[in-house]
Amino acid sequence: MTLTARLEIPRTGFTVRAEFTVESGQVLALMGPSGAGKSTIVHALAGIQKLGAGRIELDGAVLADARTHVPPHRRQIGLLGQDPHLFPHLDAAKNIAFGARAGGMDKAAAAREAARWLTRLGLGEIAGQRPAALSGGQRQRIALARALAAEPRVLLIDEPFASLDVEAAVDMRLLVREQLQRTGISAVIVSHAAADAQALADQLLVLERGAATHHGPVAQVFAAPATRFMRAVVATLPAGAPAQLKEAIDGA
Ligand SMILES: Nc1ncnc2c1ncn2[C@@H]1O[C@H](COP(=O)(O)OP(=O)(O)OP(=O)(O)O)[C@@H](O)[C@H]1O
Repeated sequence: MTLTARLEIPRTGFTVRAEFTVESGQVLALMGPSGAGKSTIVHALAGIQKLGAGRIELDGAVLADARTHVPPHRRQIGLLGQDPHLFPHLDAAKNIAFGARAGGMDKAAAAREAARWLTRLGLGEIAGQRPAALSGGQRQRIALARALAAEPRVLLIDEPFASLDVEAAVDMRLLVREQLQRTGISAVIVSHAAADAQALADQLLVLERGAATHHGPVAQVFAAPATRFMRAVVATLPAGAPAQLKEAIDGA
C-alpha cells in the first residue's frame, strides 16, 4: 500500500502544510514541538479531520480531496494512540477479536485470530483478563494486536510509548517494528522521542507551526538539524549517535 498525501489544514494562527509518500511497509515519523500540527495530520489521514485543501490517496484511490471524504470506518486505517482505549468489559482475547471482526471475520474465525495474536505477542497467560487487571505495557500490546487483527492498510501510531516505562517502551518499539515488517503495513508514527524515529522510521518529517522544516531519511535529518528545535532533539540522541549517523550516510 502506498500512501500519498498533500494536505493543507487551517488552524488558529497558522496552516498545517505537508506533503509525503509512504511506500508499502515503510514508516514515516512525524516530530515537532507541541501544537505544531502532528495530530492534525494523523487525524486527517484517519478521516476524523477534513482537509482545507489537498488530497490523500491509498494505492491511487482517493480517500480525501476537495470532493471526496471517505469516512474513517471505510478507510481501513488503524489508529494506535497514547491511550489504548480497550473495552473495559471485554477480556484481552475479546478485545483483539473485536478488531478481527471489524476487519470482516466471523465470530469463530475472530476468536482463533485473537488466540494467534496472543501467542505471537507472548500474552497467552492474560487472554482472560480484563484491561483493569493489566499493566500499561500489556494494554498497549493488546491495543496493537487489536489494531493489526483488523488488517489495516495503514497503521497510525500517535505517541503510544509516552506512558510506558523505559523498558516497556523499548519492548513495544521492537514489537511494533517486527509486526510492521512481518505484515508489510505502512505506518505513520508521531513521537516526541528521537529514539522512536531512529528505531522505527525510514523517513522523518519535522513540523514547526504547521510547516515542514525538515523531511528526508531519518539519518540525514538527524545529521543536519537546521532549527533550534531539531538541534535540541539531536542533543537527546545517545553520545556518538550523530557521528555514527554521519558515517552511515557518508559510507552509503
Ligand atoms: N479542531 C481544531 N480547530 C482548530 N485548531 C485546532 C483544533 N484542534 C487543535 N487545534 C490547534 O491546532 C494546532 C495543532 O494541534 P495538534 O494537536 O495537531 O498539534 P501536535 O503537534 O499534535 O501537538 P502535541 O505534540 O501537543 O500533541 C494547535 O495550535 C491546536 O491548538
